Amino acid sequence: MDRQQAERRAAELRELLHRYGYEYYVLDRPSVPDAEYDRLMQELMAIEEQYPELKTSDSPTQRIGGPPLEAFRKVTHVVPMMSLANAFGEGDLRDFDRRIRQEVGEAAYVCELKIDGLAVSVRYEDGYFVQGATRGDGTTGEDITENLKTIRSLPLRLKEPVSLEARGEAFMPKASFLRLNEERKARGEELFANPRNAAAGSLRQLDPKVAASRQLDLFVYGLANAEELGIESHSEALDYLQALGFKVNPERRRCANIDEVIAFVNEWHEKRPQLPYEIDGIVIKVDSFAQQRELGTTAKSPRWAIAYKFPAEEVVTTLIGIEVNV
Ligand SMILES: NC(=O)c1cc2c(=O)c3cc(F)ccc3oc2nc1N
Repeated sequence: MDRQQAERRAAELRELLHRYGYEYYVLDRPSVPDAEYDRLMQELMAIEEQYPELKTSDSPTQRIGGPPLEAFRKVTHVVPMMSLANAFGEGDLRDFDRRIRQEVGEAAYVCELKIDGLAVSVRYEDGYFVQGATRGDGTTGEDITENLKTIRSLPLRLKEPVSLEARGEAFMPKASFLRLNEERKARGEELFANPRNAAAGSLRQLDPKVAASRQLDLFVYGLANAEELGIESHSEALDYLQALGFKVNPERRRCANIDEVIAFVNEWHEKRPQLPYEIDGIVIKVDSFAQQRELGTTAKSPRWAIAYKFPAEEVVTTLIGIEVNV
């Protein structure tokens, strides 16, 4: 194959692999068998091997992970990554709602499952993924771009050529966590205590091939520059992120009042064990960005959101014959 044919075929393969990867990892509805995906990936890797200049920044071959880094660079968050204030009971939620209504009047909320993983920020320029970072201290995080590229549900290129910064939670599904601990137990290695630690440990590896082997996933839950894009509410922002190709948690619900919020909290406290990933509560956000602006933030938390934490149950989980009290 000459260079021109290689260039054309590489572009074709990228399109196919982007589409198949999106169907499989974001929609959870693959249209081709894994073997077909792997065959196309091998073909693209061979072309990039022969013509390295054909490797683009959004090439799906980066899902496999590049060479290990010496260290993580630091990243400054232009929009700080704050942390959520907590609520531990229905009373706290009603207090939150009362304060909101006193300050901005009637307010609709968006409820989301609180994914128990690692908060990350992902930045795109003209639709291409350019940088990803951990929360760090909220202002300065670690550049984990190469590791995040290995998360199959993170789009390397958006469906629109937009520049944005999205926030999300990287996590390890329960099944991946159990399999990883089985492998580590078989190798006599120390086990991870829970999926959150396993996800954080995987993303803090300097060798992206380790992250690539850990089957991590990512739900995106916010836009840092939503108002610049003319979006007026959080629910619109989530729909927009989904339309761009991000994986947004489907279990979100817009609630007209705090009673509906409390119903959502109780519903998911019951249904939590059925989820294929761990959650440690529910995040409640005022939906209107205008009201969010009015409410503002404290030094470390937004005043327009709160995290309801499920009570830590005394659960005895038998992990492959090991009694673990969490
Ligand atoms: N773990 C989560 O599933 C989750 C976490 C956060 C945050 O940490 C968070 C922090 C802020 F300062 C503002 C909004 C947020 O929204 C969030 N939404 C979520 N769904």
